[in-house]
Amino acid sequence: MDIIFYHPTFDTQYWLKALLTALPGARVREWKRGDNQPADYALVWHPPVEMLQGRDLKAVFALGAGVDSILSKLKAHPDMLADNIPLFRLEDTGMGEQMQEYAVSQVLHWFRRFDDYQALKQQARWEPLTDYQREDFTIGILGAGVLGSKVAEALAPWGFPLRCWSRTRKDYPGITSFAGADELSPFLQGTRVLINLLPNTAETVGIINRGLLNQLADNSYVMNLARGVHLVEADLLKALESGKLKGAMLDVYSKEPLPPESPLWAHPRVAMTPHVAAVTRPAEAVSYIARTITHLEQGESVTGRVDRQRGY
Ligand SMILES: NC(=O)C1=CN([C@@H]2O[C@H](COP(=O)(O)OP(=O)(O)OC[C@H]3O[C@@H](n4cnc5c(N)ncnc54)[C@H](O)[C@@H]3O)[C@@H](O)[C@H]2O)C=CC1
Ligand SMILES: O=C(O)C(=O)CO
Repeated sequence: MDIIFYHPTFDTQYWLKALLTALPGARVREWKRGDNQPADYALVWHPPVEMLQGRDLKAVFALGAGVDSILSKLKAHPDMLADNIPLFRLEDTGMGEQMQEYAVSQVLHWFRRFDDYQALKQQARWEPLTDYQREDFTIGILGAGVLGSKVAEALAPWGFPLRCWSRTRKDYPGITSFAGADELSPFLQGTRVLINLLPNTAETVGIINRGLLNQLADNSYVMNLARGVHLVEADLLKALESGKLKGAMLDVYSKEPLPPESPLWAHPRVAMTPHVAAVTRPAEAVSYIARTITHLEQGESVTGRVDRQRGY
């Protein structure tokens, strides 16, 4: 079995070695321009079109959870990957735990008013504030898939009212499930902390806009952990100014790296991280990919296949 690997920034040598260890007998190589030799599987992130074009592969593995960039490249170059070649993405592989850490720590930061205390500290003001009540702190998670459900699971023991919104209804203990476009408004009404973990598709791009933000409770918070294109940044800034929103925690941006002139940098109530909410953990990813390849080779069922029509 031949495996080709391409990632613009990862430590390729580590991956090649780890894949060889996990799949003894496989031949694994870094793909370089001009390499047209046959391969069975391709492991990629932001691959050049020529790497995949015309290849008769058994499967392609995206080295991340979101496949929006590869699907948009496929739209521009439909011959890059034949329709019958399955595309897989990473399911969790340690990202769930990272999203849990991120979301829980930020929710508690807001709930315990550390944002307010930080602002008071900068003015040298000693001023105990009124506690927030859990019942006024409903958390709504947009997207209840692999990562959204993990985040919900980690928040559940803290006792906040929890709800999620997804395409189809979920049955997660202690979490109110809203499904489909018709239930987006009821989901938003009363939500105090909105956490976005949707995939980037034609249906979700720009979803966090003025109309959506206006339906949240007053003094709400937004955490965008999915993709920058979900959020209309100008509408977020306006909602912060109007008082509709109290704060935002952003990991992803309309343009990455975020340009220095973006007003988000200087905004006192916008906290930011540079697209690090959950990164690919090599050892866990290799073991998921090796397991999936082994199952595929044995004709067994696997999970993680992207539905290219649906867009995620
Ligand atoms: N900031 C970061 O570091 C990272 C961001 N991500 C982002 O997180 C996203 C989510 O990842 P997973 O949970 O693994 O995806 P998933 O595919 O398991 O879950 C997606 C969820 O969104 C829902 N959904 C999709 N379209 C919808 C629509 N039109 N209306 C209502 N619900 C809809 C689905 O029903 C599902 O519940 C990824 O696509 C990626 O963009 C992923 C990893 C790291
Ligand atoms: O895996 C993904 O989709 C990411 O965004 C990694 O940071």
